[in-house]
Amino acid sequence: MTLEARDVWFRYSRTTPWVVRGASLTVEPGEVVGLHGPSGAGKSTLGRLLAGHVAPGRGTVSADGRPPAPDRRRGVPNPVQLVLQHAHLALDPRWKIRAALAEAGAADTADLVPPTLLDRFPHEISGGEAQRVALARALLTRPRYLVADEISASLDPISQAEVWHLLLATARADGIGVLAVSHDRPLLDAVADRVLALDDTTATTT
Ligand SMILES: Nc1ncnc2c1ncn2[C@@H]1O[C@H](COP(=O)(O)OP(=O)(O)OP(=O)(O)O)[C@@H](O)[C@H]1O
Repeated sequence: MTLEARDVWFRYSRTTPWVVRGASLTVEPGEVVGLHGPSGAGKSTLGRLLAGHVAPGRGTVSADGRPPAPDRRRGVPNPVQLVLQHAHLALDPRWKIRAALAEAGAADTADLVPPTLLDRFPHEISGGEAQRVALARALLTRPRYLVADEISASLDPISQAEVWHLLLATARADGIGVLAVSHDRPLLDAVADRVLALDDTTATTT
């Protein structure tokens, strides 16, 4: 049982350079792994690969032995959820928060989102609140793994702490493996069990 990238290579087109070059990493259930590296090194791309949003050119990605993908026929969501920096972009501006959460199959969201937010539209909530909603939507699908890509980079320190508290408490309670992607090394040292460096020149993780 693991989320695994094994010698993964990826480039956005045949004519452009490889942006992920031989990356290998694992995330165990309940483990929080930090992925650190400079801007443009390929961290977000590796996060997208691990969530199955793009396919490797070479190498393999698997979640508990299978490619990370939803099973649409059986209505099973992707076991690997991806949460990104700009939460407002992930929310449909026409849907109130209650509807956005209901779409994720949410019956009881009180632990994750304050009830006062439920009848508001996305433009009526703050960035920190929007990130809480985006995280809640991902967590309510009961993922095995969650890739958190710079999820608190746009937030003030208090909202940042709240978002990480929510994620870490739920991950620990439910045994969710988390890959925390960030250029903020002190943040990763604070939240992760271990931190991997995605080096700009070798772009190889171990
Ligand atoms: N959709 C895309 N099409 C083409 N190239 C892309 C695309 N997305 C990213 N890239 C390129 O791939 C490389 C890696 O980008 P990526 O976003 O994975 O890096 P990153 O380490 O997450 O950077 P940052 O910390 O700045 O977000 C960069 O050179 C980027 O320009």
